[in-house]
Amino acid sequence: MRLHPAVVGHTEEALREILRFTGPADVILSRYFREHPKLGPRERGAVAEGVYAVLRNKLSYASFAESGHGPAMRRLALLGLADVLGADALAGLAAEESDWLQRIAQIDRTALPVTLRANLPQWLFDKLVARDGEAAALQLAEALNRNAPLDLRVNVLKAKREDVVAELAKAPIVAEMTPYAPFGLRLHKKPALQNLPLFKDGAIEVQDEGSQLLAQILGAKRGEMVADFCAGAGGKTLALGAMMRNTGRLYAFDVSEKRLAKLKPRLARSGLSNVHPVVIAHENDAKIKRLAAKIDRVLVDAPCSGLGTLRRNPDMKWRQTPESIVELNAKQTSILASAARLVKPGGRLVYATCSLLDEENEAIASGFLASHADFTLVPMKDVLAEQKVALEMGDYLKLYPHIHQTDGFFAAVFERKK
Ligand SMILES: C[S@@+](CC[C@H](N)C(=O)[O-])C[C@H]1O[C@@H](n2cnc3c(N)ncnc32)[C@H](O)[C@@H]1O
Repeated sequence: MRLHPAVVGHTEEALREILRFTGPADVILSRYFREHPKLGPRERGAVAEGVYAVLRNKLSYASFAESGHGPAMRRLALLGLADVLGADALAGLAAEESDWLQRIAQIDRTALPVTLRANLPQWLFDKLVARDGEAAALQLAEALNRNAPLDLRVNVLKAKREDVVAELAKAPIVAEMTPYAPFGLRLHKKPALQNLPLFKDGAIEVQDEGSQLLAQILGAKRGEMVADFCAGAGGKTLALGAMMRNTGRLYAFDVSEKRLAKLKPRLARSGLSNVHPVVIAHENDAKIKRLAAKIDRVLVDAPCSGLGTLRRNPDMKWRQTPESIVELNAKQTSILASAARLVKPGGRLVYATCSLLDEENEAIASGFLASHADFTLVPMKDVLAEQKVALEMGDYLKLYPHIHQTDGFFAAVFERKK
């Protein structure tokens, strides 16, 4: 069925705002939809898909849009919509626009210059090529430009993974077990989950398999004192609380009251009562100092460039710059140093990011070790063996979409000497 002709115009208008990169694309798009309440769900879905296609493929589309007719932003909108929905679904096009789209469809995209195929900003692609070589960098870039599957985590307090698979099948939703995370499920389609009893009762949460693994490697146990230092809306907090079987004490710190507030309804669904959300002013807040050397396990899911999550947030690649990475590095070093003070002798500290860059990952981890003689690195292969996770790693956890089908993640585990 063809889409309403207004979809192209709305995609063009939304892009005009989003491509100014004054804020996150999802926030600007939600605002756009609030300002245009007459757009139906199908049209909204189409506009969103068109916008995200443009964000993913901005460089190659800009080169295609050098030909064509009408405003440049309309050409980008047409390219995005035609790619994800098919040119036949678009209504209200001028004859020359349809002809142009047909000509574009005949381009062999595998023959484009690598930078256009990668669709990454030059500084970022150059960094990845320098580290991984051109072929591997391109594979990574292409995987980052695809849609992510929908992963769920089963809340072990409420259900078993096999039972959830059977329950979802009745919906009918096909789910398979994730290969590495012990409580994960992967869906190939993206059904609405909010109204399923499984979701409302807290038996499932949406969480990428890689994110589940970051919580897993902290190894939190029953009865322990645990801190999630950068808890945000609590994706990992919820996984940690369930690993602790709702015992012990789990602090969820964050500087953002707004993000922590989003944890509340998720906590209510989850059935967890061992979580204590605490808003802090900064990483050296007095509330942190009071807990010095008292915590068994501390997770630092640090603020980062988010470049590992481009499958979901493709605008991040255009919003980050080499300068923003340097600023993040200072923050990451400072947060990790402060969080380390919480750790008991013999306790563990995990530094994690959803970044792909060495500067935010290995460099922060090795800088920490160099300045903290009382901590040692626990090789990731040992941690994964302890947790019975079937992944081959060296010293660090490094997950990639083209290899592990997860978002890009990094983690290092440290132990405080006794
Ligand atoms: C990667 S996000 C956390 C995502 C979250 N752990 C999850 O799994 O959903 C990083 C978080 O760090 C928080 N943050 C930024 N600066 C901080 C600081 N100085 N101390 C603690 N948290 C901070 C941000 O507000 C953000 O929520």
